[in-house]
Amino acid sequence: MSTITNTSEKNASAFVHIPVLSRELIARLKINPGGHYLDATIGGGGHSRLILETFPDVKVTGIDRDERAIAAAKANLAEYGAERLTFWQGNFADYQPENVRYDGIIADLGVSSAQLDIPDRGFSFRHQAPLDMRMDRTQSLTAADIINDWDEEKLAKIFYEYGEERLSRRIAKQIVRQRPFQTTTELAEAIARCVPPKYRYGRIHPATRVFQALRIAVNQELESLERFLDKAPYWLKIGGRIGIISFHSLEDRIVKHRLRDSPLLEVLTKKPITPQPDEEAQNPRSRSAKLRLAQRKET
Ligand SMILES: C[S@@+](CC[C@H](N)C(=O)[O-])C[C@H]1O[C@@H](n2cnc3c(N)ncnc32)[C@H](O)[C@@H]1O
Repeated sequence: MSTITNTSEKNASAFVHIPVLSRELIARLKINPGGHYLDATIGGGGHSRLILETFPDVKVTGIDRDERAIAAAKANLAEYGAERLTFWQGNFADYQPENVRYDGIIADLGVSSAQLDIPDRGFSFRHQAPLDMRMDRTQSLTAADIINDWDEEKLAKIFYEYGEERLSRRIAKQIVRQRPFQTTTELAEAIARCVPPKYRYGRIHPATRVFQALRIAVNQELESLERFLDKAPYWLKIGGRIGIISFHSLEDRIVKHRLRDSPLLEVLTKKPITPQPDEEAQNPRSRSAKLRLAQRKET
């Protein structure tokens, strides 16, 4: 995730980006100065900008499943022109490159701060909004469908597995008793009531884990990541590198295992790379970031 401050949705070029772990990512990708790179999660274009700016002959293809992110990246990176920068809108798990092998592939997983800050998206319990949470708004499943239609057991399962929420059963029971829910804030209040008062005002809001679980379920984030990592090594040139930044243990586990188990890859990071204290201080959202890299072998 990177910090992207959305000042106005109409003015995409006003997004401000602080890409996470960018020094480490760019250094460890060992960029080929004439190469072609795939940014599988272009977002507002923070990481891609650094690559395009630092290496004037490099080309980038940017993917995002969110049409607003693609619009923001197009506006923010317009100066690099279509010769150097192309886009593909969709789920990176469904991507299939045509007649190209990349010198490197990057992905910076999850949602951007811009998405969290767009009130109508419903990603955050801090804004009152419909329970939506779709990154790709052409998809039909929304968070409201899950909360209002799924049975108690299935809800408890995703809260536990995707949110690592210890009170998953109690919260699921309360939701089923109280539904239907229309908005993020109604749901967050119901969740907070399930939590013993002494935890209600802790460091993180009591709805944080359930909201993470819902977002992962709505966007099928873990399945998409698995499908992407199964295919991506085949899109690399020999010697090309792949770097993935993840933000929670479920994603990191998938990245670690998929990179390690791919017959085409040699892992370059035994332990994940994490942000330096100066980055953490400047950008608190970078704190949970982990970067893993691997290189395409000669096979
Ligand atoms: C953390 S942001 C990336 C920010 C970007 N690196 C930057 O510096 O501006 C993650 C982006 O990935 C997109 N995304 C997440 N999962 C995706 C998927 N399965 N396929 C395509 N895009 C995805 C989100 O819509 C979001 O815009």
